[in-house]
Amino acid sequence: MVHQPMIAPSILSADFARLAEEAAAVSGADWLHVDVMDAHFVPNLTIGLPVVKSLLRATDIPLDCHLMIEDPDRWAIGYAEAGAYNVTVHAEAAADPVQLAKNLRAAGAKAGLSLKPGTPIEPYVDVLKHYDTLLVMSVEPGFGGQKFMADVLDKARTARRLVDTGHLRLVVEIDGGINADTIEQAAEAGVDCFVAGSAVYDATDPGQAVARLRAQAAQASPAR
Ligand SMILES: O=C(CO)[C@H](O)[C@H](O)COP(=O)(O)O
Ligand SMILES: [Fe+2]
Repeated sequence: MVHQPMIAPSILSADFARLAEEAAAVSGADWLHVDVMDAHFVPNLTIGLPVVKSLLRATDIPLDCHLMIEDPDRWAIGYAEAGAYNVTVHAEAAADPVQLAKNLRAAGAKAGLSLKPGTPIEPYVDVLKHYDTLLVMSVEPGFGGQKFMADVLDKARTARRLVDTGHLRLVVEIDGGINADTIEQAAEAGVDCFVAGSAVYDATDPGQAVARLRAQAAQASPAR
């Protein structure tokens, strides 16, 4: 069976003063990735719930909110209640990730768990049974435009195996440094969904960049 990869452009690399237009420029994308940073969990500050609420009114693309924040047990629920499609929290920041996933799902969102490059997957396998998405970070979270860390692909392969053998049921997503030079190795490792910020929004035609990345990933994805 031909696998249809998903592409999630990250608006971290978009023009924040023109977010509605920047979303429209990638109307063929599967998800729109929104990086929420609090200057505590990561050394950078971006946007929060008010901007996400505005974006929800401005686009029909499902929002994939990546919360790089402290105390997600308290703050993540607001994004789910607002209507974000997928709300991802960091395993390193969540106090009770199982309860948090239950709360996100009860509020109508998909629940995502993200692992920083140095965080192994093995201690989280049971926790991940409660999640719909695993976000494998392929850069240290905090900034766009960083170099892809190929070492994390072993983690993606492990996740793929756990899904293919029926131990987990989730979307394997990768975030950081994904571009025309790196997407194929991530696809070969079994990734389902590819976040791309600078590779999409630094392109002359962001919509075409999405289509090209998807075609490259489809070529390289193992049949499943
Ligand atoms: O979560 C992130 C950084 O913490 C971003 O989603 C990610 O870095 C996307 O940007 P790029 O594709 O340019 O690496
Ligand atoms: Fe992200």
